[in-house]
Amino acid sequence: MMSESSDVSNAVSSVKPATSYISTLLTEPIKLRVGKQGASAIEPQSIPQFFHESCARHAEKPAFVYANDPKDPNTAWTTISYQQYQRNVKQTALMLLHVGLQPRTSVCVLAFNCPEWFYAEFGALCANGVVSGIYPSSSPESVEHVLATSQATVCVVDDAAQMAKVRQVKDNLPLLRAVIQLHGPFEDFIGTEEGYYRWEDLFALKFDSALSDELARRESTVGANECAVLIFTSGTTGLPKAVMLCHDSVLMNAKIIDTGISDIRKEAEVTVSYLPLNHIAAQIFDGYMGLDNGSCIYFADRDAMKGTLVKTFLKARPTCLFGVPRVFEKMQERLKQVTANSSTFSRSAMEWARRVTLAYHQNKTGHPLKFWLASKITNQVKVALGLDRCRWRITGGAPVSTELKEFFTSLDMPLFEAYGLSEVGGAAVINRDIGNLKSCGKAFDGVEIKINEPNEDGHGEICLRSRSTMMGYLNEVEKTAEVLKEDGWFHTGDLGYVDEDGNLLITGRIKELVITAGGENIPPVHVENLVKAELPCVSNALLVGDHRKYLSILLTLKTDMDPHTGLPLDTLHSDTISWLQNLGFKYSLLSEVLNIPADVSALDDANILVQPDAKIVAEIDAAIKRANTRALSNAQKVQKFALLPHDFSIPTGELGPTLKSRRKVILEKYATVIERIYK
Ligand SMILES: Nc1ncnc2c1ncn2[C@@H]1O[C@H](COP(=O)(O)OP(=O)(O)OP(=O)(O)O)[C@@H](O)[C@H]1O
Repeated sequence: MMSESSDVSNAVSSVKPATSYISTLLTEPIKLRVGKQGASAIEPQSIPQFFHESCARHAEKPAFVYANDPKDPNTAWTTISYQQYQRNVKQTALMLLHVGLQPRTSVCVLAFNCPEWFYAEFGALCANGVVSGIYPSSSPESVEHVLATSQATVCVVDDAAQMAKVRQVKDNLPLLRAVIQLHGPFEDFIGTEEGYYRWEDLFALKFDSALSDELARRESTVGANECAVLIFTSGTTGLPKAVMLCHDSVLMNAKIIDTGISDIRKEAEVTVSYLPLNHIAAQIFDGYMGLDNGSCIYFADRDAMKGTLVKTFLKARPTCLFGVPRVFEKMQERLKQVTANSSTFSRSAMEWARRVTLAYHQNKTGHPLKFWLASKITNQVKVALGLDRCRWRITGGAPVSTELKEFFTSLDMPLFEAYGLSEVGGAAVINRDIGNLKSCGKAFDGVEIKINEPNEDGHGEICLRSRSTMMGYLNEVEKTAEVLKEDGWFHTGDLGYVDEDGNLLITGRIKELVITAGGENIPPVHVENLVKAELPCVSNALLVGDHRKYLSILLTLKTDMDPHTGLPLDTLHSDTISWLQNLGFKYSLLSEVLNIPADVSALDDANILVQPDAKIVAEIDAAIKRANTRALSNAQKVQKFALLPHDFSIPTGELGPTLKSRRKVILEKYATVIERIYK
């Protein structure tokens, strides 16, 4: 619990005088909620101070390992020490000043994870700038929205494709002085036309002492209570808003997690950076916890989220890992597929090992010898995934099913579930009790939980308060006031309750609740998971029923994915093929199953009429009926379903960049399909 807060303005040199705990301006510092004991009593620091201290502490240790050609992991790999990291950040800070970075404006980074992402981030922060990531999958319009909102004076882009997006909108952005491209090939205008640069050209420049003095002067003016990082929400529930996190809140979050996961080993952890770095979880886990602990970060290649991640795991053999649930779900799908294709003996051995391991972890009563024998089998899975050294795995950022946690526990790779949001600076709650798969655990030291207006069962809106809560939404006074007050309680929009042991359980999201015509509030994820559990051929399920008399569900069948474009393919996934084989069908293409033209994902013909065989329809109906027997109430029973013409994906718009379903987008896109259901 947090002790009484106090205003520490002026108490420490890097904390600037402030009058409020809330701000929506890049130029306005806030009061810090410094407590008197525990984590919230840690002395405030600016990120540059923390960065230099961390690099000095771990100077000789490896900070980064990366493939020399980011597009080809088969090229040679380079290792960078913390000392070199610090030197590279200084050079980048000078580069940013040279090309025109203005104080209290942003450097936006539109790139896949790479060392330069961090050089740009910490360089910008040392030069008294603000940093903001842009999802590489963004359209030119979204790129413009982020550059304009964040008041960017510099933008760092990955390659020619990202450069083209910025060039298309640059004339609308009078503040934007420089666009720097990291990787070739380069168009002719780069390096010749004003404001366009190659990273390597700038990085090779020698700057004079006057610029170094300017950098030192800028750095001395950085306030720990001023905005450092802007996180744009992914827009699952509306237009992206820019969450403002001050230096102190970012560092606090990394430190409370470090303390909460007590067995992090200093200078001995290895991890893989692959989740988009403009997401708060990747920022905290790769960037800030990495620095705090002197960890070694391997960079995954740009196709990581499309299936190449395991290759990087096999190279890095990470000792710790953070993944959104979808990442673990993909691993689970692959493992189930390998097991299904193995001999009867191997399958039985694996099933036995998983049963023994799960019982051992859950009841803590299993037989140690049996567990040891089982570990010989589960270890083969870990080795195949490159996770044999991995001591802890955290998942969060989206709802996690109990089944997923149980699956990984049974393979002796328990997942710690974390809960948090961009607005609270990262994670607020974690569950380290692997015997309890239902909750997402207890608040980190320094974080308070309150359930607002609880009903008779104690269920209500989850509110959080801590020193790492955001300053506000940039330039959005009203939207900030809707969720955050001077008393510090942030209204998350999530629903849940705290059980008698102090564990938080999340039951849904207010904005995502399906409210039927009868007025029942249905948390969709729970219902969707029940249906998915009955249908191994289903990749995604989305509940429909707002203002309707009954619930229905949209389903996509599992198909393969194009590893280069991320588009769903027409070829069926082996789970779907086996499921269909059990029904007597020998299909290998989705278009055959649905009786539609091939390649609808490319045509993106969302409303095409699908006509699967009556036997398939009957089988899905039966599965939904089975799922309904486990529904929490009659109102939560699904009556009808529709198969969609292709799986959800990032490029076709149904998934956000962290693979979370964009409900509003999906409901709009498939409006005709939904109307057909309720006709
Ligand atoms: N362990 C968890 N269980 C259930 N839901 C979770 C968990 N962790 C995070 N979430 C969900 O993710 C949300 C926060 O996600 P994040 O801050 O990444 O927002 P976003 O997806 O970028 O933006 P948007 O608000 O547009 O969805 C939470 O409000 C909650 O609904």
